Amino acid sequence: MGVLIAVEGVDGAGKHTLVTGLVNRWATQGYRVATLTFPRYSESVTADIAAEALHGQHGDLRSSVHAMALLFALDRRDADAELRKLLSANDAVILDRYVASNAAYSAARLGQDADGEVVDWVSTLEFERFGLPVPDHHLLLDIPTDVAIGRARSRAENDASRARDHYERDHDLQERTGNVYRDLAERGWMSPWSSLGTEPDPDLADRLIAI
Ligand SMILES: Nc1ncnc2c1ncn2[C@@H]1O[C@H](COP(=O)(O)OP(=O)(O)OP(=O)(O)O)[C@@H](O)[C@H]1O
Ligand SMILES: Cc1cn([C@H]2C[C@H](O)[C@@H](COP(=O)(O)O)O2)c(=O)[nH]c1=O
Repeated sequence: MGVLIAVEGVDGAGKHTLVTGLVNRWATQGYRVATLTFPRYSESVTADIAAEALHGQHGDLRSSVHAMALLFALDRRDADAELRKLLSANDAVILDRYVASNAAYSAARLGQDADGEVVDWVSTLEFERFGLPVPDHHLLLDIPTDVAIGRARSRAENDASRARDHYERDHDLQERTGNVYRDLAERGWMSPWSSLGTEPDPDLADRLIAI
């Protein structure tokens, strides 16, 4: 059974870049590594509905924090069989966002902290009701909000398919989400957490291997 690692952080923190670096590094070393990215746009009806809401449509839906969280959670429930298959066939599965994203963004949107009602609601729904696997480790990319927002903005300028959604444009939301993530990590919510990186670091994946 492979190790399950969830990479977390605000929009533009560098999760995808880190996941890609880790996969390449570990694959070169002979490990079998797989990844899954959430939400699974274009593979999941619920993720696509959430994306529509995030990019401007369905404002009424977006305004319901619990409805949005449920869409993301259903996407993961539908991916459960695939995730378990990947875990049994690989040494490691690296997740680019997972349940902690739902907990952190939902809490931030409601102005709650890691002790708030919605964190408990999300974890009960996803881990207890849906029975999703709990990560063995969380890696939190904890970088200053301004840096993350700047990265997401330049990415959108250079790649039209990565236009910023409503969450990415909301500086306060990103700031609050970063705080909830830190809070979750400090409280050891669900598993051990490692906090990584405050500066731009193209060699982060290499550094991580050395830790
Ligand atoms: N360590 C780094 N130093 C400098 N730039 C970086 C670093 N990591 C990522 N970037 C750049 O920042 C941008 C966002 O990175 P990436 O797409 O990996 O973030 P993300 O956390 O997956 O974002 P999102 O959650 O919004 O999908 C990209 O253009 C990427 O090239
Ligand atoms: C998986 C997941 C995501 N979110 C939020 C976080 C992001 O702002 C958007 C979309 O994610 P992307 O990485 O920009 O594609 O949705 C969430 O609130 N709950 C989740 O479970």
